[in-house]
Amino acid sequence: QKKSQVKYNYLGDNENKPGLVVVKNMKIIGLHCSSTDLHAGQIALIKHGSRLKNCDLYFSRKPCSTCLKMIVNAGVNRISYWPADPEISLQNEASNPITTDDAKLDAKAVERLKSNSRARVCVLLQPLVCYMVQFVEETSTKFDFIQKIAKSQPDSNTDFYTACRQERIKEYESLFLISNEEMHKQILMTIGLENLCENPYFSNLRQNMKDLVLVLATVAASVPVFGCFGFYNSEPQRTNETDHQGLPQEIARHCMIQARLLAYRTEDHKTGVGAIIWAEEKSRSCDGTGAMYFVGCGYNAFPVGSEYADFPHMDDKQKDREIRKFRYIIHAEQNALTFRCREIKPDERSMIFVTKCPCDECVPLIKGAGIKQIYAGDVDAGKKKADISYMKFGELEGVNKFTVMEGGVNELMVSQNPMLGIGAHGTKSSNSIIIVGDMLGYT
Ligand SMILES: O=c1ccn([C@H]2C[C@H](O)[C@@H](COP(=O)(O)OP(=O)(O)OP(=O)(O)O)O2)c(=O)[nH]1
Repeated sequence: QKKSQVKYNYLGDNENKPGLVVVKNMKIIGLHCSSTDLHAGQIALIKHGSRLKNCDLYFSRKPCSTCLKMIVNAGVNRISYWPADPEISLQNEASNPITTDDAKLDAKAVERLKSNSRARVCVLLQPLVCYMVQFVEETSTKFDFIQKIAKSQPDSNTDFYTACRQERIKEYESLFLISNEEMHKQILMTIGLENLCENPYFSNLRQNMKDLVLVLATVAASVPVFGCFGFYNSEPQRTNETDHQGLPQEIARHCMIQARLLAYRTEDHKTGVGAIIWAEEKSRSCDGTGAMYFVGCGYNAFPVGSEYADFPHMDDKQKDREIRKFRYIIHAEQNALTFRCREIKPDERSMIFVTKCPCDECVPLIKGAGIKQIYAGDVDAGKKKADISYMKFGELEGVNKFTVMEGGVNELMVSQNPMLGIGAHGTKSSNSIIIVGDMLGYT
């Protein structure tokens, strides 16, 4: 957080960095966060221009009037935001009354823009489904990152995971929750959410916010910082060529967390897989994500528009081959490629992050699409199975492969690119994407 305070100094003491997800026709077309010069809303305007028309925007902080007037003007459909401290902070009232006056004036202007605009400006936060927190907790420890560390540290059980989770929870709570109830109430009143200030609505709101922060911290903890474990190239690196250079570990980890979040949206009741594609522009742009720009994301699901019982859900243990799922399910990588919002350019370093080892159906697709790097979990790697096999990934040449390994000091990747990543979610819109942009901001 200290680092982010330095990074976002331009915002002044009274402003908080926002994250933003842009969704068009239920598909994510942009992931943005503030840069040193611009707010996320301004960046989205520069990037998408009039393509923002009819888009849904998910802000991790209620946007300031400067951003709101432009995005309302562009004709967006809905602006949803996380109901805590807004972009122009209202939190440090006592310490700086002058800036707080400005913040209050800005909140008023935002309300006026809201009431006079066609766009819907709202809070979409809902309670999480029952047992969601427990489910995420259980499945997180099964991720191969945790499993690999646990194997190499047989005595530690998963203590390191618990410690990492606690750390993340603390970090995220301080970023996204307002610990003082009275202050939270005051802020809600000032930003036009008086309706949420009475109990039981107020306590429910706080609980829902807390639960969501807990879920995201838990998912993030499944890709922990531990010793020299990280994403390393399985083949000897030619470090002088940028295409072969890996991302700094913290960014690779960050993008893998995004892929892990996507995996929870799966339509396969047995195995969730998430994939996200980022690329690096040759020239550094204005974006808060540095040279990195979002290309596409997806998770494994049945063809778009199908209903629950349209296709078989059985795996290869089912004797009757006709009612197995594999001929119907669209893989995470396939959805990410299909619904990408940008072209994959041959002269740019493009990279896909997948939570599972890419299968024999997906490996040629990824290579054929011109993606330069694959960051992957290694569940099933090298396995020959009845339906979907995982043999081709190991043999794949011409694409750099980074998997979870314990790296030596000499192998640590030292790319200097100050790239930032922000959170993503599924091709469906979701309440939780409101905060993911900021939550997973590279702090
Ligand atoms: O590169 C890949 C490989 C698989 N999948 C999806 C397809 C399927 O929905 C799920 C699991 O596939 P698989 O058939 O390998 O495993 P399973 O049937 O769920 O379980 P088991 O490992 O017991 O065979 O992962 C992807 O999205 N991308």
